[in-house]
Amino acid sequence: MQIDNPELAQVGAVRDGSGGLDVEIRGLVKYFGERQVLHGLDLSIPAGEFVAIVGRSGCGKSTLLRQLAGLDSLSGGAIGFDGKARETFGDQVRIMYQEARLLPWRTVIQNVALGLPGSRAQVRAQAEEALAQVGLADRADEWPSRLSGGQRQRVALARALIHRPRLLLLDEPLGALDALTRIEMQRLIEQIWHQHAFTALLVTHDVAEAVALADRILLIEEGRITFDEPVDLPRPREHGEARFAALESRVLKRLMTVDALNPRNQLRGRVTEIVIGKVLSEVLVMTPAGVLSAAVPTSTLSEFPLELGADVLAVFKSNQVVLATSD
Ligand SMILES: Nc1ncnc2c1ncn2[C@@H]1O[C@H](COP(=O)(O)OP(=O)(O)OP(=O)(O)O)[C@@H](O)[C@H]1O
Repeated sequence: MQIDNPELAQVGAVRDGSGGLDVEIRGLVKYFGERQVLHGLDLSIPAGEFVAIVGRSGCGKSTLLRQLAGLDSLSGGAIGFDGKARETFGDQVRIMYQEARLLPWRTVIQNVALGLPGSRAQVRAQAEEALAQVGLADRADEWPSRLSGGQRQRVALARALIHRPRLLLLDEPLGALDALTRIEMQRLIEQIWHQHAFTALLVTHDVAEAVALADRILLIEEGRITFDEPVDLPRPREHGEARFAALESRVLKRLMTVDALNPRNQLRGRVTEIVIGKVLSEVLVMTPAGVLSAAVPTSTLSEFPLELGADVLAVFKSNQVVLATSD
């Protein structure tokens, strides 16, 4: 790994991956009822590596993370950490989601300290330290509802860090943030990963985010890894840089190939209305199944303008579908 930033290089000099868990996955199979989601997935991640996983909606990314976190049973195959059974590592594996999942009736610091053993003073000191690491030391006694989306995610990160995870699983943690906050959070995650030297596994739909953060990018298609590419670029990485853009475009092309197209969780339609908001805009799409309302970051709309009447493909998260009767 090459580190150009002197601040990161300094920390990098003392990190040797010993803080991270070595992950070994062999022949992982997962069925939900009759439906097979993971098809004998094999993956080795050396301790301390930062791996990004991309793939079409519904290809099994979150399922893989849940298996690693021990939140779901395996239907077949094995997962080992440092050559031992996954179960022995408990709190050393933490997961962070797109939503911060904070308890609204507890203050920021109480959320961070949740479940931490020790005396009140010890726990408070540890939680304060974790909050300082994510730049929120001065918000400790506030309610989560007073924080912005980005700040809530910082709290969620502090809550994970306080347990000194050796494997941090990141399930699209920045997916709901605006573009600038997202880049700030990417830098924070990268910096903290350097300091703590944990192994990181990031699921993202944003290929640029994968290129910015990962040592290695994996593509999952239909429950298997079909693309595994090292990211050999100095850190911190600049989005506009030629090699960055070339890799981003290669991964995107791979992702867009017909083979990779997943017929599920997609609806073709036509844009009928665009309501521009400050951070999020609403795009209404007429599809054969009815009108679909999509919340799109306004920054994305300025980068990739959409016009009324444009033909689009609406792709949605497989585990966030809400069905309601038409009346
Ligand atoms: N608890 C569950 N019960 C039944 N099916 C499930 C369950 N969880 C996930 N699935 C199905 O497994 C498949 C993979 O889901 P998963 O959430 O892993 O996809 P993903 O790649 O993370 O998608 P997305 O990018 O939309 O989050 C989907 O078809 C989904 O509907």
